[in-house]
Amino acid sequence: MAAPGNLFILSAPSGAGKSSLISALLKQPSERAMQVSVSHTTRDPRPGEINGQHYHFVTVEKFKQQIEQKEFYEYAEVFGNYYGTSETAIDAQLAQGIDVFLDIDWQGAQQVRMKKPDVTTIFISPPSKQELENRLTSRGQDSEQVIKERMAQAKAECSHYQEFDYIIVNDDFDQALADLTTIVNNQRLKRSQQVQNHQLLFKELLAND
Ligand SMILES: Nc1ncnc2c1ncn2[C@@H]1O[C@H](COP(=O)(O)OP(=O)(O)OP(=O)(O)O)[C@@H](O)[C@H]1O
Ligand SMILES: Nc1nc2c(ncn2[C@@H]2O[C@H](COP(=O)(O)O)[C@@H](O)[C@H]2O)c(=O)[nH]1
Repeated sequence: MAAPGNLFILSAPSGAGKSSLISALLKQPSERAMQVSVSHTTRDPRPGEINGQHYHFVTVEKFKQQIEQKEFYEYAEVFGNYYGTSETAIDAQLAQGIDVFLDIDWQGAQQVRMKKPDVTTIFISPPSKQELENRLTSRGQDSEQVIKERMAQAKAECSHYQEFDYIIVNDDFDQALADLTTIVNNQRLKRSQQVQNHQLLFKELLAND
């Protein structure tokens, strides 16, 4: 039986480039299937965002019901809205051997670490505060007020960088993508994974002739 999928978390201040990096990674050829988790959120969709693809957009009432029914692997309040990861969706993907990527904040990362200590956690850092602000502005999807709030929150997110297994500074995008690919491949090459993926090989190598 093949090994279950690996779980990866990418956290960063808003605008550092998590979604861009995950989206580029998923377009690369890979020997294992990879999927990004689609979170539930109570925030309004941005122009061009599609329900079920970028997020599952739900009301606060529905989200609170889902919390009560323990549907979330983790959830948090970020920038005044709720965001959460569905437990059943993640479990099903991992059981199928799919590598799953969570684009979540530091609060969610802490909750997942408690439940799944073998999760690989990656902090994506912007190259500077100024560049972070430039990216939020040039993305063109948030008002000046929202960008101000996100810049104010960036320090809180960055203050948790030491809790992560890896740090990628997303300055040159291609280099950051190469770094992310290296981390994913490292995880796949761990002994525990390789032994499960190559059971027949090791049986043959150790068999008496
Ligand atoms: N290395 C880079 N150099 C220049 N621009 C970048 C780089 N990486 C990402 N960007 C741009 O920065 C903007 C923010 O990126 P992205 O939306 O991926 O950030 P995010 O961390 O996922 O944000 P959020 O947490 O708000 O979802 C986008 O316009 C993206 O194209
Ligand atoms: N704890 C969680 N955080 C999440 C989840 N989905 C997204 N996020 C984080 O929220 C902010 C803002 O996202 P945006 O799409 O409104 O720009 C960002 O830091 C995401 O990482 C989640 O399911 N749980």
